Amino acid sequence: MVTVLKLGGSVITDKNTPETVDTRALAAAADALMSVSEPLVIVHGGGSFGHVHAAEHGISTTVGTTNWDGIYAVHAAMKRLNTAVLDVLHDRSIPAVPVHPLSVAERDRDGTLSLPVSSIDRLLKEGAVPVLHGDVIAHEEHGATVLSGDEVVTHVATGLSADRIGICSTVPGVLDDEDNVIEQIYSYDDVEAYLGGSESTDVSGGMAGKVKTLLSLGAPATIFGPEQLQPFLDGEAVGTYIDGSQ
Ligand SMILES: Nc1ncnc2c1ncn2[C@@H]1O[C@H](COP(=O)(O)OP(=O)(O)OP(=O)(O)O)[C@@H](O)[C@H]1O
Ligand SMILES: C=C(C)CCOP(=O)(O)O
Repeated sequence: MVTVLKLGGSVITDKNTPETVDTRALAAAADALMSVSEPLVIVHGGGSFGHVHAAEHGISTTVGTTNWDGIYAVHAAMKRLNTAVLDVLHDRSIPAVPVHPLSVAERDRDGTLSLPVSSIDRLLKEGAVPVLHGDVIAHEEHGATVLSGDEVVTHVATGLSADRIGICSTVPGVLDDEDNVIEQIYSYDDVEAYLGGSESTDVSGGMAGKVKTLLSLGAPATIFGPEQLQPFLDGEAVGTYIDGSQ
């Protein structure tokens, strides 16, 4: 019973202040994770770390660069956030280990992602909690482009045949035009009118990018807010259920 969980950058950082961890929100999420005894992969987003540097250097999920100083600036920021997450997990004796996508993932000329999961699978079997993150990765003939945490979730979840996939963002789910949580999404067209980017600097498309990525997953996933993290981990149905495989 493998769970892949994304902690949104909008949850664990103050997305309006560059390179600022939301220590209270991160601690609350880590407290909830202490209850997990089954195999767990954590992925975190960029928040005020990766997105700010990626925007500064003009890098997005589709627009690449060969400015390796800029690429390193984005990756280094993501590693600083990753270390902050790992420290908080280790404070709670959660056996977290970092896995950096830049070291293993790539996109081909058409943008197709390859992200091998055998080392993640082995870490899980040995009892560790791999902690991946959105990153910059090599992209054939484009230098490097941004890999969103949502793409990491879909690829790792597919590769590991994960049983549960959760995306904890700052909102309680995907909202309609009256701010009600949409309970189920099966097609992008049905909800496109409600979807926007992020309110803060974000190079991976905010909620619109998230829904599009999750619909391509081929398995159900759930988007929910920080208050629903514990209920999600307890197996309850929360937030917005997204399934593009229907
Ligand atoms: N219909 C919608 N429902 C909910 N949120 C929406 C909607 N349209 C746009 N948004 C925005 O999308 C944001 C969530 O996307 P965002 O990419 O910021 O989340 P995240 O994955 O938690 O953060 P990060 O990308 O840094 O990891 C919300 O905070 C909100 O501002
Ligand atoms: C901006 C970078 C490097 C990571 C983006 O990941 P996301 O916050 O999950 O979209």
